[in-house]
Amino acid sequence: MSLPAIATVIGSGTMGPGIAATLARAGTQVRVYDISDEALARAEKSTAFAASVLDQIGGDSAPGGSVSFSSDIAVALDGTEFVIEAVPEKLELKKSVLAQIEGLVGADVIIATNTSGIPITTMGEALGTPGRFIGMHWSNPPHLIPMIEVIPGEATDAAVTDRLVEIVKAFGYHPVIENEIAGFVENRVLYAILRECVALVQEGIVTQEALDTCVKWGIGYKLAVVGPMRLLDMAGLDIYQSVSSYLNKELDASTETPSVITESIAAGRLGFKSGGGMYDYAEGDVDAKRADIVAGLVAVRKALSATTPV
Ligand SMILES: NC(=O)c1ccc[n+]([C@@H]2O[C@H](COP(=O)([O-])OP(=O)(O)OC[C@H]3O[C@@H](n4cnc5c(N)ncnc54)[C@H](O)[C@@H]3O)[C@@H](O)[C@H]2O)c1
Ligand SMILES: Cc1ncc(CO)c(C(=O)O)c1O
Repeated sequence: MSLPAIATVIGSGTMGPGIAATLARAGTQVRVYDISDEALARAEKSTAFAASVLDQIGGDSAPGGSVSFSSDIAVALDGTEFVIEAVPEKLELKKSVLAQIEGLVGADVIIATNTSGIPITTMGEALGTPGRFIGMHWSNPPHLIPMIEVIPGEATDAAVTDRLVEIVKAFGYHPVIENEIAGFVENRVLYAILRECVALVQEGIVTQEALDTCVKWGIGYKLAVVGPMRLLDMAGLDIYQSVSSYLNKELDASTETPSVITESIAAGRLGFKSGGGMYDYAEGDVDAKRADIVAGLVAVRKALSATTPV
């Protein structure tokens, strides 16, 4: 199983730095490109931080890995073997960036996108050679969540899917191959959970603190160890039939974003990035909460690595 010697990450916002640090630790020379010099400067710091978190997880650090930053896309793509596009989730922007990448790389270079759910086949229409194009959906934070959704589009060559699976395994992550569907699998499951959680809080059935306690220490903790399909076996399929027969029709089925979210956004409350969202944060609270989350993810990942993969 071999990794590309040189890989390029296009877009160095929330996701790019952790992706770069993960590949570099496995031995790849990673080039990071962004149109924004400010984003590149921030990315240098967050890539170093992600690398320090990877040190806490432990495990092998392969020789030869490195991360360099460039505001010149031709420099970032020169000699590359593998490209990951991680620019904002806007179809037209992604299409134009993909076409730009295609014009600067060799014919055998795989181009992957970290889109959260835009159909791969639609994005691939921007390329003259869509057979080399594939979805590679990392989960945030990408240096900590060791699972990647691999989504071939209708035009993706089978050999490209095979190679991406090989690459993901080579840096020690779990690849999940999926057929193309809106939102892909991870976000379909996550957004089903989030829709019900937000509805329960908005309707005043439970406080948000109590909801977070319920999910973190109840199903969150359990699902980290036992996947939903095996949980059905653990509970008994007959129990699922009995409960789902009266409960499924009661679950939230709204198709619009709930007002508690849209009203918060209108008030400038976006979450950690704006210093307040569902919760309020005083000075220093966001950094403390982020550190707490990283410590928890490092500890849980270490614990889970001693269990069976499925
Ligand atoms: N944030 C998440 O939790 C998350 C998780 C999984 C997947 N994703 C997906 O990953 C992608 C990137 O998300 P993000 O959260 O890192 O976005 P972001 O907005 O934090 O960062 C995007 C970066 O792309 C840069 N950029 C914009 N136009 C560019 C161009 N033409 N060329 C090069 N760089 C350009 C921006 O300057 C910015 O630094 C999106 O498709 C998103 O849906 C995000
Ligand atoms: C709420 C939410 N939405 C999208 C994504 C990524 O596609 C994530 C994530 O954590 O990766 C998320 O939490």
